[in-house]
Amino acid sequence: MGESAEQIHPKKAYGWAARDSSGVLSPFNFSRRETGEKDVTFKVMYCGICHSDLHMLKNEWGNSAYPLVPGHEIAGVVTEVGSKVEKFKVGDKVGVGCIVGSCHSCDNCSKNLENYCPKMLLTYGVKYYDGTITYGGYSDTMVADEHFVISIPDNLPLDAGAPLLCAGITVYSPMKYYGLDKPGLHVGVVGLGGLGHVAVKFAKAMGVKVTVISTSPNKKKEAIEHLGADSFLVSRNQDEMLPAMGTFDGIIDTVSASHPVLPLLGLLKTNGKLILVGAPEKPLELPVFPLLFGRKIVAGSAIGGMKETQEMINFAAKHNITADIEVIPVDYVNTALERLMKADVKYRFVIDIANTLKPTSSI
Ligand SMILES: NC(=O)c1ccc[n+]([C@@H]2O[C@H](COP(=O)([O-])OP(=O)(O)OC[C@H]3O[C@@H](n4cnc5c(N)ncnc54)[C@H](O)[C@@H]3O)[C@@H](O)[C@H]2O)c1
Ligand SMILES: [Zn+2]
Repeated sequence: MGESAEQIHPKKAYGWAARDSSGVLSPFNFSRRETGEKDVTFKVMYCGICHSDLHMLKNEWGNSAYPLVPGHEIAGVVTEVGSKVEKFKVGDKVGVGCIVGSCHSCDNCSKNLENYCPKMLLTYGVKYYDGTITYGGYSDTMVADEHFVISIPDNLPLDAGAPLLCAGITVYSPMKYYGLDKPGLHVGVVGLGGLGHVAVKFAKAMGVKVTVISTSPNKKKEAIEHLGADSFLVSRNQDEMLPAMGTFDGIIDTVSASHPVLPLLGLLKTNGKLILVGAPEKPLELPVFPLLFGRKIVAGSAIGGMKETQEMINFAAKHNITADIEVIPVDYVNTALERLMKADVKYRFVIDIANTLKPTSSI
């Protein structure tokens, strides 16, 4: 008989898990591995709630395994390091995002694109090398190979900095790769949620002119006055959309559900790029003619590699970019997920793990 998860992972841990695709979370006892030679173990202080957690909890992408402990915007303080760890010491502020493993030998890994490694391992809900399932940051502790641990600069708060580990890198990486980070360019942001609001902040810090494109006019005042967007378009309002046609160099689309892309393609200049980062459950309809006439590009992007994630965090610290957060106790998490489903959050829920997650006797 093989070893049980508790034998492989002798360290007791606790968190909140969903047991099925209802996605309802409740207390859960489990275990994590001992700190290996190259591992960093840390006390989780805060964990952001990404919309991907919601997709995964409800098995909307069809690959969820239960019990599922979500959370891939994990920030904390190092409690133990392995003997071969070089970059971290006890007491350091650190974070883990969406990835905890990759092969380190493929073409993608050699280019610091662990996020595109075919053997990339996600922070929760997948089988780790030792055969156990990975558990995310809605839990008291975290252990990860130092390669996948991000150093959080001193001036970046752990609570409002945590969402950058997924939301931040997911919008930063395509802006860099697709050349939308050049001062003076005009970039649109669609979907003003967790990803969208930090996209506005990063784009502004890069010197880009930013327009938020939204279905709801009631986000306008805040997008401009608070987040610093240059302008705002209500996508259903033709009087606003028509004059804006052909004026965007690129658009970052963070929408979490199916939506029409035709109006967005119309907004692009010739050679303009529509970058999809939202991950709707159902396919989008792609009209081809607007792409042909204007040589436009529709592309995608998934999080970022570890080197770029550290670069993004350092850039955020330098430019004082953090997420706008609503800090919640862990026992509010199910209500928070319901509110997230209705886009009722400005702009990211972050769970105060250290102060509110208590050990439990239930399993
Ligand atoms: N590509 C990646 O690597 C990556 C990383 C993180 C998240 N994601 C995905 O990005 C999406 C957004 O994540 P988030 O955490 O910012 O979510 P969020 O819920 O905070 O924001 C989503 C935004 O989309 C808007 N929206 C929802 N349905 C819409 C519709 N039909 N039409 C127009 N707008 C609509 C909401 O009002 C909200 O402002 C999710 O699908 C998530 O899974 C992708
Ligand atoms: Zn995420």
